[in-house]
Amino acid sequence: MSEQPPSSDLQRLRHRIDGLDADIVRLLNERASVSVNIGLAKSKEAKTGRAADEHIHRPSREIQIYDRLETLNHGPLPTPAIQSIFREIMSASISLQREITIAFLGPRGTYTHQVACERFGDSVQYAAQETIADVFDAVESGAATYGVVPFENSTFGSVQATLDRFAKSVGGVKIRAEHYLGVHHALLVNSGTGRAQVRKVYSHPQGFGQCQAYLSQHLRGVERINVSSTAHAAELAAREPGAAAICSSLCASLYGLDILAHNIEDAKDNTTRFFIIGNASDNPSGNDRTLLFFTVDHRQPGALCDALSVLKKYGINLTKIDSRPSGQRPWHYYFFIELDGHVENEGVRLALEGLKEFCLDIRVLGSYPSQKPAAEDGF
Ligand SMILES: O=C(O)C(=O)C[C@]1(C(=O)O)C=C[C@@H](O)C=C1
Repeated sequence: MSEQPPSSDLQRLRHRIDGLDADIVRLLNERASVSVNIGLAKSKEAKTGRAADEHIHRPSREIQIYDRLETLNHGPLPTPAIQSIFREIMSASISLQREITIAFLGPRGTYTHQVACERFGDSVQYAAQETIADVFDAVESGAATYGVVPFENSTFGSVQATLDRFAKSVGGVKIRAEHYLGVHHALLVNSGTGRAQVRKVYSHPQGFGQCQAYLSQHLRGVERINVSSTAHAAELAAREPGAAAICSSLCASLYGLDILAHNIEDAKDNTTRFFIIGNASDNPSGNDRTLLFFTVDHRQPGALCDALSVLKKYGINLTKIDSRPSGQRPWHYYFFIELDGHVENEGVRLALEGLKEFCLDIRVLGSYPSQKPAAEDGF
């Protein structure tokens, strides 16, 4: 590099960029040192060694930071660009505080994997799991610090494996954050395979459920095989001539497949909501939701209605209700409800106390900052 003073405009501008880069690196390291001290302060505050792990990722604090960036930013960089740069800054910041591992429904290329990367960036460890239950197991056993699981889809509804595993979770897995992802499916095949040659299609039940119109129009009568994830579907299809997979288009390069059709989902605004799980929920952010499940005495007429009326009494808004067979005996159900507020909010706490009176069993699965997409206020 020449040490001579810059002569042309281009050289002068590059010289200026070099100076700014030096400032950015210095400031990034200054920020990283503060973050290391935050990590030390958290460990000091934590009662047990385990609790220190649980509080490294702070969704409520991250929301404050992202919101503040939006206010601070006056361009020309668009706010989403600034926010994704900060995603990586916070990822590196987290990994300086402690090495953390994120378990996700694998293999690589699932929508859950995309959410894990969007959420935690490049500086943390990832551990692909074969099933949703394995993600829970990894978090419960401490093999992973946090886990990412799909919860519900805007077209096909709740992910049953996630609800069922939540109900079985005795180890106290708690939801820390929610994350919405727009989901666009592709039909992937081995090179040279046309639609007429497709003999079987692999996907996750949610993948099939979200692409029913395409399947009945273009692949009527073709065998459908449910597998544990959409990326596993791609893995399997890649081994078999005449097989196809419904999965993310990202799987084409990951598993050496061709894309036969893009955007085959029934609804163009098809969206899946995911949960980040850990061993504890975060503190209230001021705009939170809580998920819980309970059972009532079905022999009692109006038992569910009585239970829900407690929430009305305390002015608690319900945002979702679902039920699953409890597995304890036939026709006995777990009711899952999601409501506005955090378990540490006084109103929610009192409402849950009241609700207990009408339930045989009740378990809070966690409170988390609401990230409902702004454009979808009507749902
Ligand atoms: O504020 C904290 O608790 C931090 O750990 C710092 C920090 C950051 O880099 O700003 C890092 C990770 C958290 O998820 C949120 C914020």
